[in-house]
Amino acid sequence: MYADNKVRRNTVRDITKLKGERPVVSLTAYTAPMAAQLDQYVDFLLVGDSLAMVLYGMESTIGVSLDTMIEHTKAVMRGAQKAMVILDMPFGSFEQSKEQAFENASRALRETGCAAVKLEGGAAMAETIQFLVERNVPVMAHIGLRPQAVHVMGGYRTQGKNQEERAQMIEDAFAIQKAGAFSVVLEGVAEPLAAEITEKLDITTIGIGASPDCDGQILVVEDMLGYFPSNAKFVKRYAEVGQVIDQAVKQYADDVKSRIFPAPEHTYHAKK
Ligand SMILES: Nc1nc(=O)c2c([nH]1)NC[C@@H]1CN(c3ccc(C(=O)N[C@@H](CCC(=O)O)C(=O)O)cc3)CN21
Ligand SMILES: CC(C)C(=O)C(=O)O
Ligand SMILES: [Mg+2]
Repeated sequence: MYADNKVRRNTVRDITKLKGERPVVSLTAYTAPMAAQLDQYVDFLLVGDSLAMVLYGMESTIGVSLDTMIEHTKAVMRGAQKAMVILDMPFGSFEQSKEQAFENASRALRETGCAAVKLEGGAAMAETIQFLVERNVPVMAHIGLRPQAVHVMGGYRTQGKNQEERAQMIEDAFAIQKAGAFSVVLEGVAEPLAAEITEKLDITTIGIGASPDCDGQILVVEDMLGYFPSNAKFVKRYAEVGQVIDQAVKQYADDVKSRIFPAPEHTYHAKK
């Protein structure tokens, strides 16, 4: 507002305008330094509840609290200047009622300064989505493979493989759009369903394991950097950061044991 040198942050409008223009680029981020590093390359950053597994070593995303999501979103907002930032509403923070969802989503926007929330669910969450959007909370929905439904699904299973699942997903997609969501994540969706949904919807589809035919793509950044042991087929490992860290730490351990580190240039000296 005051400084001339402040970078303008992407808005929901900037993201939705891209449909039909060029694919939307996005990644997850949980921390300030990672957000700062990704900022120049992405349109938006998602503070995903996947941080439960990636950062905290939990078995699923079920155990992460809204308080934790808010602290990480604050960190990402400090690190990124240009990317729009979206907070992923955690399990239990929005499903009970539309009032509960507004209470928690409005708190997320108020306390972090982020521009939108994401929540898992299709037609079953349409009323909630409409309630939030009417009250000025922009919503990204998330259908297909919904990790918060892991105990109902009995694992992480690709969706849209049979006609019943396909019909349900198309119904979900239209319900979300009608409710006013500006975008929807399609996760773990077998071809060619995401192409059909992307073509039929006016809102922006963001794919993860949902084919190249979506309006944009997202990945968990630690997965594509080779810093989380994911076996999911949709992950392309663009780097092997885990191996880089392993080599560095092994060298450090060897250097300490052999007194090569610290060298004179790492050592303080008293005046002569
Ligand atoms: N680091 C990380 N990356 C993610 O993408 C991610 C998380 N964590 N945590 C929450 C969920 C869990 N996710 C997952 C986890 C595993 C598979 C997986 O192994 N899928 C099988 C499909 C098997 C089937 O279709 O039956 C695969 O082979 O890809 C998929 C999504 C996506 N989300
Ligand atoms: C992978 C994305 C879509 C997500 O929901 C997460 O990181 O939690
Ligand atoms: Mg998530």
